[in-house]
Amino acid sequence: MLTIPPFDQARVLVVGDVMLDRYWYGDTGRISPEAPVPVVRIGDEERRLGGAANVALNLARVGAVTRLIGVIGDDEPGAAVRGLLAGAGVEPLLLESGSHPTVSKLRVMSRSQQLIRLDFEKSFALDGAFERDALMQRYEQALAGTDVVVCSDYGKGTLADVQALIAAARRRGIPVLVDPKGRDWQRYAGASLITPNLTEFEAVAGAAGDDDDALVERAERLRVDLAVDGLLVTRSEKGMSLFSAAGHLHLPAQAREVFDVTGAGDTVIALLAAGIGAGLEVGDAAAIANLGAGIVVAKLGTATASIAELERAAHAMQGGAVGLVDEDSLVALLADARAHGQRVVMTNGCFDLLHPGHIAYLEAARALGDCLVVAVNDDASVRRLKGPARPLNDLGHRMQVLRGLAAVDWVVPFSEDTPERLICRLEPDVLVKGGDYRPDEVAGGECVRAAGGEVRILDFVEGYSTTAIIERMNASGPAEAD
Ligand SMILES: Nc1ncnc2c1ncn2[C@@H]1O[C@H](COP(=O)(O)OP(=O)(O)OP(=O)(O)O)[C@@H](O)[C@H]1O
Ligand SMILES: O=P(O)(O)OC[C@@H](O)[C@H]1O[C@@H](O)[C@@H](O)[C@@H](O)[C@@H]1O
Repeated sequence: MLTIPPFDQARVLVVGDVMLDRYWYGDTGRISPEAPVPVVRIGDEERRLGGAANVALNLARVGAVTRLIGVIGDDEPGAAVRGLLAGAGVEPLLLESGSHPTVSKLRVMSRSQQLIRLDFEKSFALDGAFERDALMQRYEQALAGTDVVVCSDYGKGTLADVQALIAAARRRGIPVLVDPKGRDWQRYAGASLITPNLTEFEAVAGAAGDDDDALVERAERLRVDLAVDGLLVTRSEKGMSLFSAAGHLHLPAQAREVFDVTGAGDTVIALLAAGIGAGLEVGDAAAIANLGAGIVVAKLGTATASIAELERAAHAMQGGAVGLVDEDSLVALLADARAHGQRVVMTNGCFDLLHPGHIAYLEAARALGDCLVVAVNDDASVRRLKGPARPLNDLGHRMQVLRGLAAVDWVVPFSEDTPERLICRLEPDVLVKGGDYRPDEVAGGECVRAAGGEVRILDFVEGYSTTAIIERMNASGPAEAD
């Protein structure tokens, strides 16, 4: 049974290539008259932490005590990195270089696609003995309060002395996880665990193709050559494989939908470190990292997985139904969603026989925010509202069907005639009802407005009704048995 531990026990030091990811978003309505290229009219701009800073962000998101050593320039992107780290709760132990700029990547996005990426960087060698010594000094001081070190190598120059960093931590008995770059992996010899993706692994160990035996054999040889305890090879849609002295373990991919795999490797090493720092066996930490990767690949750009998302994913992996929650769990899940800037939408109903009108309505509701809670009348409450012949489908059945819809995030039952008490407890940002209500008539609406939220009435799509379906079924007589 995989449970998500309290990661706040883990004190993780990330050292590596810090970056700023910038995104410019805009519509593309035409091709340039000057050259066959799309013209993007930029509307929004966004900045996110990238590279080693994204690893740190992923750690902080699950509550690990996180510090980050890296190099930024004395420039505006560097200041943006500092600001984002402060907001994320990462302690920055950054060196500021006068001689090279903060590594930054600008992605021009249109209709959720990257059109081009512009890199602002100079590969650098840490400037002479002074910067190298300063980094080492800062690192050695930080090791005192560290359970796990992560070396996030993007080959930009911060980890020029990675061998010395690994040795210093291992001398103190601190495990070191490395996300490697390039082909010279002797630099990482003596690390505890290396986490290449398959392409990086094959470039060093030789191609294994689809032959899993060849993969195992090459991984084992490399593990011994480098004197590392483990190798975790991430294999995109094939999940990941862990090789250690105890044997090998294959974890299939957990993604429900894949949108953008950028930064999934950062999430993997972050959750692996958080798990090991919290005292998990490496296999369990890898299983949680695999769940986290499945969560972030469904999001745009670099992203993080929260504890609540990991718990849901673990629950689903173990055969539990995703999205079906009790009230207390939902309160915690919504607090987490809000803490991360999500706008919570809620609606309610019986949803006895689902039809296209329901689907259009739920999709329109979901589009008003970032996540949708559907509160469902329990069976006794439906009988009181609609008579003893209803519901046709019991509560469990109705909730299962709803939770399978892409628009629906959480389904929760209620037993009263109206969901007022539940709505007042959950205080959604947007309360949605369908049909011919006035906003001031909607049960629970007052609580929502008093808490700063809004009540929205959506039109029903004409031509669909559960009652009409039941009448048609009755008119057509008893069904033949299959
Ligand atoms: N197409 C996919 N389908 C399902 N899961 C995926 C997919 N791509 C990635 N993942 C998940 O993300 C993990 C890491 O992905 P990948 O092997 O591509 O790492 P990576 O190349 O280091 O990522 P990046 O460099 O973009 O940070 C995989 O082990 C898997 O769990
Ligand atoms: O190594 P190169 O391509 O120069 O830079 C790294 C990028 O490809 C991206 O990598 C991802 O994993 C993330 O770390 C993301 O933040 C970063 O921008």
